[in-house]
Order: sequence, then structure tokens, then C-alpha cells
Amino acid sequence: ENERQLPFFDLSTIVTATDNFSLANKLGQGGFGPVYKGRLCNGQEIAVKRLSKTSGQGMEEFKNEVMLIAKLQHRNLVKLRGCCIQEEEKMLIYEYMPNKSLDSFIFDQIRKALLDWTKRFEIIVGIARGVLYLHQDSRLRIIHRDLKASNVLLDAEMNPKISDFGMARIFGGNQTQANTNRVVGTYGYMSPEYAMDGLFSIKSDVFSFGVILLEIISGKRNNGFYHEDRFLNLIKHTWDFWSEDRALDLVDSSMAGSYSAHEVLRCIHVGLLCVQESARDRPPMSTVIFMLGNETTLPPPKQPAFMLGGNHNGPLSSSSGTGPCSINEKLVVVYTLYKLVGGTCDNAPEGGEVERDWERDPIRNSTFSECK
Ligand SMILES: Nc1ncnc2c1ncn2[C@@H]1O[C@H](COP(=O)(O)OP(=O)(O)OP(=O)(O)O)[C@@H](O)[C@H]1O
Repeated sequence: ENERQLPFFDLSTIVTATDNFSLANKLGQGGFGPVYKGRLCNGQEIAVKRLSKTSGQGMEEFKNEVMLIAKLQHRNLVKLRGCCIQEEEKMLIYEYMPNKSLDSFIFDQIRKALLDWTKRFEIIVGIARGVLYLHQDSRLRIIHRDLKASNVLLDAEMNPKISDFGMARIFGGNQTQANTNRVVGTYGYMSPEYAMDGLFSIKSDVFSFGVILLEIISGKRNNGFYHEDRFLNLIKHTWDFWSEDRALDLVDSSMAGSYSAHEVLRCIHVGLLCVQESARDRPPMSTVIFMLGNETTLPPPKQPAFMLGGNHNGPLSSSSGTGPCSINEKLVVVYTLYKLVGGTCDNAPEGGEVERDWERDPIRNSTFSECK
């Protein structure tokens, strides 16, 4: 029992559990490194994230962060069971989620049919509750910073569980610069103030949540989205439909019309409130949950931030021939274009919540300011 409280696993335990990190057990490759499925000798299934060796963080810091994060518990968070450290190797051990990630359902032509409206609505509310816990209810106040459909895993009952929370802290340093592909793959979910100015706050998570919500309803990715031969993104698409009073045209056709139009419209409305251009206008997660579950009058959404998605073969590819241009180059282009067509740039989140990547103290990282 004593051992169970310590979240440290022996390397030999993990080697046995994963059959020496066999290819057959590899679940996938994320920006932090490969992930393996494992089975402990008591039969419990685990997922092992083997961190690439680029982390600059010391072992003691790493252990401390894992101990803090492992204490967070909520039915909509993937449980971090602990870690395994051996010389230069660092691994994170999570509970295993048999249904993989949300993106493997909502963007898959066959599997998306398994998600009817009731289930999709439950998933939306579940994600919202998980994020609220991170923002408000846990001992540590956590801004996730990388909320996206592939970071929402599904358990055996298809309950959504958020993963990868606390990675900024666990991984140390600036996680978004750990891997370029990672950034490119993720920025369809980034709020404009985070993408452009490195400002993150609970409101940048709200923005990402709004994108996931719209993706769940439409079955389309915010990035790399084409419509009638035009490169569009889902946010712009939603806004256009909404403005033309035909928001239901957004709904994933695999739901075959069997949904409550009233509920769907309300959800789209909430999604649009979450992706508003100005962080200040976006509701906090507590309000989001209230709005999803109650018949209150919602304020009209203001124009969202129209960021183009993360398709680096898309119209913003570098022409230099030296590989894709940097994320910031692309975003500057997009954002400048956006401003030229009349968007405003009043993006500063409320005072006190604004944090800048480059000003963060990597140890006493304010993403995790302790709550009283
Ligand atoms: N606890 C888990 N249970 C089951 N599968 C998991 C678990 N954690 C991760 N996976 C799977 O492992 C793969 C890699 O996951 P990971 O979170 O590292 O990367 P990602 O979300 O694809 O990208 P990123 O690192 O940018 O977040 C994904 O296919 C994911 O579904």
C-alpha cells in the first residue's frame, strides 16, 4: 500500500509491462515522444509516455511535478499514475484509455457514426467539467494550454478524459517549443493572443474548448478544412452559417438529423462565445457549463478570431524551399491579413490572468499558482 502512494515505478516493471517497449505495444507518437500500452502484473493496463530526452529539467523538479499532478483527480481527467526514471530516461505512466482519443472518432467516417447527439453532448459537457476542475477546483490552478481533440481520451464507457494537463510543468521549460511538428499540429486550437503574443490565460483554454465543441458538432477539423474549393476554417465557417441564420447546416451529417435542434443551436452559440476574438468576452468555464445546461438567455456572440488552421501544406507554406515556415511567420501573415480585413486586436485577457511564456519562471511557473 505504501508503495502505491509513491508514484514511482521501477524500469523493470515498465519493461515487463510493455514487453520491452515492443512495436506491437506502441500506441502512437506524440510531440513528447512515443506512447506504449502496458499491462502490470496485477492485470492493470497502463499507457507509458516515454519522454524524448530534450527536457532541460532536473530529476528532482520532475519528480516533484509528477507528485503534484498525480494528486489531481477528476472523472474527466486521465489519471497520471506516476513516473519512471532511469538515468536519462523519463516516463509518465497513465491509466489506459481503451477507446483512444476523441479525434479518432469524430473525424473518422465510420467511427463518427457511433456518436449520436446525446453522446456528443455528454462528451462536450464532460470536457467542460474537466477544464473547469483544472481552472478552478483543483488545488493547483492549471491552464492546460494544449486542449485539442487528440488530448481528449475516451474510457470504456466513452466518457471523455482530458490528458496531457500539466505538461508545461512536468516537461519543464517551454513545452510549445519542444517540437515544431507539435506546434504546427496544434495551432488550430490556439487563441490569437496565445499564438501571436504568447499570452495564455484560462481564456485561451476557453478558446480551445470552443474549437473542440464546434469540431464535435460538425465532425470537421478546425485546421485543414476545405469547403467549395476554398480554404476555410471551421470557426469562419460556423460564423458564416450563424450570420446567415442557418447554423444547423454545420451539424455532422452522420447524425442523420436525429438531434434536438434547440440543444445543438444552443451548443453552437456557446461555442461561438468561447472563440470570440477578445479574451475578455469569452465566458469562464463555470459560465460555459451553466449555459450548456440551462435555458438562460445568451448574449449574441461577437465576431470570432479567424485563424487559419495548421495545414502546413496549405496556402501559407513557405516558398523558400527550406521546409515549412515557422509557426510565427505563418501566424503573423494570417493575423496581419485578418487585421487588414477589419478585425480588432483588443485581445488582452483580464488583468492578473495574463501570462507570457518568455517571462515565466520555469520552476515557480505561474500556470500552477497554488490556490489557498
Ligand atoms: N492514457 C492513454 N491511453 C490510451 N492511449 C493513449 C493514452 N495516452 C495517449 N494515448 C495515445 O497515444 C498516442 C500519442 O499520444 P500523445 O498524447 O503523446 O500525442 P498526441 O496527443 O497525438 O500529440 P501531442 O503530443 O501533440 O499532444 C495517441 O494516439 C493517443 O491516443
